[in-house]
Amino acid sequence: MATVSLRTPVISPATKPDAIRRLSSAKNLNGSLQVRDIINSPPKHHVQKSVFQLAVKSMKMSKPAFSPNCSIFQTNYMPALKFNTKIVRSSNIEKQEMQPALVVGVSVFILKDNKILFGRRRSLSVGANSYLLPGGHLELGESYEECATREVKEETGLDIKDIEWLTKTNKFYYDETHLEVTYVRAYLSDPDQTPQNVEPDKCEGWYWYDLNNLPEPMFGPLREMLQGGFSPFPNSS
Ligand SMILES: Nc1nc2c([nH]c(=O)n2[C@H]2C[C@H](O)[C@@H](COP(=O)(O)OP(=O)(O)OP(=O)(O)O)O2)c(=O)[nH]1
Repeated sequence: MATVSLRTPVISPATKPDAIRRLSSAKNLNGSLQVRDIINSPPKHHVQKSVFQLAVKSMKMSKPAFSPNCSIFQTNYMPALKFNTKIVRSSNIEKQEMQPALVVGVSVFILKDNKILFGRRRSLSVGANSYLLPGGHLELGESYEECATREVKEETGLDIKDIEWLTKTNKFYYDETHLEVTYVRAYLSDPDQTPQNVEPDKCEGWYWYDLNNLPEPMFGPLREMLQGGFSPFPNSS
């Protein structure tokens, strides 16, 4: 088993013990890694992410290159690009300068009868403790439809069909994150399929909600849209 330290711009003393514990027991790392410490990097040009997701994803990508001799694992993470990660040796710690980047998200209104699927995020994630749609970040070379299909499957186990573009938001956040989110709608390929909570570390569970009885607290940008009169249902205007 290898022991590593993680370098990340987003760790706080309060969340560190929990992040180390979660990371060390992450099932998709198959017990191959023991996390010794998580170290702060300057919060410059980074994208706010849950430390847990950030580190697990980066490690998954870098695993083939992983060597037990590495004692510092540096992750400078840009979800839109996903290649700006590298392992450095403790004796020769290089610093990788981040460039500001446009981050592209895809969120999916899965519609069933007059209901929409929402899940409540656990803490440590974007939108912590609020209700969000299934979704995630566009990977390099992926279409919006491919991203929607992949993220929904990864998070809920559901297969979707008839994906249609609905709208897009474009926001620049105080931490210099430029986030563009594309919202699509889709339907279940098999109407009898039920959502599974595939990522229980990240989400409390997935449930259907009526448009007239939406769950609270809703993720801010989503609430703004829905309270502003936006409807994901066809022929609703
Ligand atoms: N999942 C989701 N993300 C949303 C919604 N509205 C919205 O602006 N976003 C933003 C927040 C994030 O910057 C981005 C998607 O992030 P995410 O937190 O779901 O990403 P993820 O970890 O599941 O996916 P990934 O990094 O594995 O690609 O889109 C929404 O309703 N659902």
